[in-house]
Amino acid sequence: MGVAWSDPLPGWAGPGCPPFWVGQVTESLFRGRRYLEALFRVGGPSASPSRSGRGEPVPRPQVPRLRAARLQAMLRACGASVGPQLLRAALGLGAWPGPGRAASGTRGQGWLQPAGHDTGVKVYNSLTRRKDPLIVGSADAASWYSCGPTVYDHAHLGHACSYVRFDIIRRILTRVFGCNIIMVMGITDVDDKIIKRASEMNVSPASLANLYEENFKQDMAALKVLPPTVYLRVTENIPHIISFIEGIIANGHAYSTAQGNVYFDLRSRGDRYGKLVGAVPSPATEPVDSDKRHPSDFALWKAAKPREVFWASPWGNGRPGWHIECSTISSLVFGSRLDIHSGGMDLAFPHHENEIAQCEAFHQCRQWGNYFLHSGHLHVKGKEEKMSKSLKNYITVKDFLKTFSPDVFRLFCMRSSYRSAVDYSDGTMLEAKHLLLAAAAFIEDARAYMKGQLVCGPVGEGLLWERLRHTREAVKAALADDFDTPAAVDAVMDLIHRGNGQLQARTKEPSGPRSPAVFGSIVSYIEHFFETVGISLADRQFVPGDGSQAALHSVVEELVRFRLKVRQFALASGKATGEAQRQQRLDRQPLLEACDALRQDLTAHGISIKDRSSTSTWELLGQDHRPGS
Ligand SMILES: Nc1ncnc2c1ncn2[C@@H]1O[C@H](COP(=O)(O)OP(=O)(O)OP(=O)(O)O)[C@@H](O)[C@H]1O
Ligand SMILES: [Zn+2]
Repeated sequence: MGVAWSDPLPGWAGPGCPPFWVGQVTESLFRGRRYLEALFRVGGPSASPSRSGRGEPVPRPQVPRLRAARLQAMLRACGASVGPQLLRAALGLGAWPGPGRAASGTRGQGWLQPAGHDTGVKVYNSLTRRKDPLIVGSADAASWYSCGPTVYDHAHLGHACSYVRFDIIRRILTRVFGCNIIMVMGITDVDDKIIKRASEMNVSPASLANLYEENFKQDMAALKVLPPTVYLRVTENIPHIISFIEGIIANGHAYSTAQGNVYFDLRSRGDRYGKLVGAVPSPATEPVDSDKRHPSDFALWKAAKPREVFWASPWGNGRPGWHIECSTISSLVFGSRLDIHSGGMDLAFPHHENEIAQCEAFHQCRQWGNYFLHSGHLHVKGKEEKMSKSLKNYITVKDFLKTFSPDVFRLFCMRSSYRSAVDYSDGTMLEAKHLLLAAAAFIEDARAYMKGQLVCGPVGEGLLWERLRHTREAVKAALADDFDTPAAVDAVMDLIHRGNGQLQARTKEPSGPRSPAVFGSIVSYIEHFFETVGISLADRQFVPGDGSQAALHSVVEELVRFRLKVRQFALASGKATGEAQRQQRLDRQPLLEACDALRQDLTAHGISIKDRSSTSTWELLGQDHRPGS
């Protein structure tokens, strides 16, 4: 459809090619690389003659042989540097023989440690099943492809869990380890489930997909998940998908059939298939009239069925298979090198395994994605199955957020490794909420101490400084160890515990040294830690907004001051002694009760009053910290 295989794809446009949106998200280095790769692909290793769906032979691409000097000049113009491997390859000299390059698809073996910027993080790589140093192409532009949702219904907490966990990792990589990440997410807006649901609801698949895509984006925003750098919809990339399939056919790894289907030829990959999981798609469910050459081959293009949405293609009307969309979209932006690929663990096989096979067949490269990260599933407590739309055992994000805050969900996610399965229950969510409350309460007390409102005995200042230093190191080490967020949270909670231990209120004013600086440092570190992972403790602080909020603030201030006077009057013994004093207390008891009742009543409105030794302080509670939430 309009994109000839012998031309570089528009997405790989180089200097002089028509501008394309992709140029907005990648840098000149990538453009240079891609241009070179497009040229190399055209002149790459020979493709066996293949036949299109209509039986015409697919012409072998003509090979423009580039001279080394011309090639280098072109790359310099693109701002890229030429590696010997790339140069040899482009000149048709073949790859350098190097270590670990055995042509085996046996899982984990032959993984090539990429060159580039070492992030300082060790990450569990599903390709090797071990923790590898995370080395990205460039600290300024680490490439990350995330499989997006199939938009046919509301997002549930299982989806939320996967995307929030990866959002936390993305923030850690960016803010703790200084990596600028380009994240691309594909949106599956055409597939069997969408078509089925649209026909049940009597709407077009496109409107159904639009509706739930919007819903998904809103839910992610409500969960504070940062949007990817760019979303790409499958239906907006059909010409690219067709070109990509044509490339795989031309390289001898796919075939079209008389029925208008295109399949990936699994056997053509030999033992190079199966790098990730090491399994082969099960042929068990194959219908008898299948037009596949081999039962394990999987679809790249599906011929249109009656009354189904379709696009024209060289093989007739049809639509793309599922796996090809991610390979195409990722390659469209990042070319033949992808630093990080993520998704839930259910996607490892066959989806990611097939993505790898397609990309390596298309790019004719030894290794396309360098690190595959898989998140564990969210289960409903006590149930074997993952939370799933199809199993109807789900809680939607919207329903969840009626009861708990996004911060509570984030802390819940952080309390287990992103790779492990995790149980959802109200109990686990309440635990997360209480931890958050404990952190917020400590910050409030530490601030009160700094302001002189909370009066304490002498503080073990040296001990606290030492604890803070230790916590900083422990947190950084935990995050560098495959994003060990549970260990990081434990370290921070331990610091809070020790800080609280030093903030023991005294009723009598002690005269002694005060240590506001160490508490200031601890408060700012803890706030910074939570902010880094997208959790805000600041909504417990009053943030002046428009005039009406400021007025309300003053009213509460007056009210609390008035209550303090009444309370001090009720508690004061004055000159009375003995029986007179007892009677005075009895007489003033209703005033104390009224003060307590007011404090109690105001919590319902999100206002928390704390009576200190000689004063009272107040603050606004965040939405999620209010009674009943
Ligand atoms: N229960 C779950 N726990 C963790 N991640 C999940 C869960 N369910 C889906 N995901 C992840 O959410 C992302 C989007 O999934 P997708 O839209 O394909 O939904 P799905 O797997 O079809 O969901 P469902 O099974 O509910 O129909 C994928 O990365 C998937 O692995
Ligand atoms: Zn995918």
